[in-house]
Amino acid sequence: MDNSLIIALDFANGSEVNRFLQPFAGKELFVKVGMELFYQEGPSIIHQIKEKGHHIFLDLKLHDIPNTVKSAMKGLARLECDLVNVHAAGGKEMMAAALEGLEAGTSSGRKRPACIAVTQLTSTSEEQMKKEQLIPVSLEESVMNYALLTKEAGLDGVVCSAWEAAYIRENAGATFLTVCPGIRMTSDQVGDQKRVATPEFARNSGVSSIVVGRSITRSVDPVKSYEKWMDAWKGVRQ
Ligand SMILES: O=C(O)c1cc(=O)[nH]c(=O)n1[C@@H]1O[C@H](COP(=O)(O)O)[C@@H](O)[C@H]1O
Repeated sequence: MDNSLIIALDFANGSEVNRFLQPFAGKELFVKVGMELFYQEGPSIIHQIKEKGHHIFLDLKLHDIPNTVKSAMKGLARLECDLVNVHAAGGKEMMAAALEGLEAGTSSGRKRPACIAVTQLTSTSEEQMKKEQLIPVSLEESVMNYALLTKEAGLDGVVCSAWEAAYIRENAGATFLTVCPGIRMTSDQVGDQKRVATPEFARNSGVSSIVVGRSITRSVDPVKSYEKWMDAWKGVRQ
């Protein structure tokens, strides 16, 4: 899972996904299924994508009382995705419960899906965090606080912006995953994202994996665009 470029399949339905994936036939991709797609298509979309041989990050950002999250994760584990997530704001007890659920739902002999926690969404600015969430510390400190809670709960890593990844790596260790959305080429539209960074910056910051959505999925030639993104992301790693 390390060093992956994860494509966010933010599509309205399975037909749009099939249309997008068709030209990638024969390639092994790492894709993300989020709430837009999963709420429409349900578990069958996961089976369909797995049949095509792709790895899946099931991004449902669970955030509820520990018992509910535990039971939900038990069910989600049966879908045999590679990666799932929760909101760190749900607390340490909830995160530990998520892990328990995943372990309980993973069939014997199989590896449980990796589980990461969203710290501060990449669409949140420091100003907004202070004003709306009433968190008086810097955004970086808030993200670090969530990252350490996530680690203490036993999870595998966090979702954060590339700007916080190096600090997290330093404090939580190199094996703790930093999965970073909000990645843009300098020529791309930023849209609703606030904490954006280029793939080169992400790579140089030691980010584990990047998540790229609209820059690839809404481009005129998604395969060409994906290859351009892979070059930018892998560049100096090879
Ligand atoms: O958990 C996520 O994947 C996520 C967390 C976060 O803080 N920010 C964020 O953008 N995401 C997801 O990452 C993807 C980013 O898509 P683009 O902005 O189109 O590249 C979307 O599917 C978001 O749901």
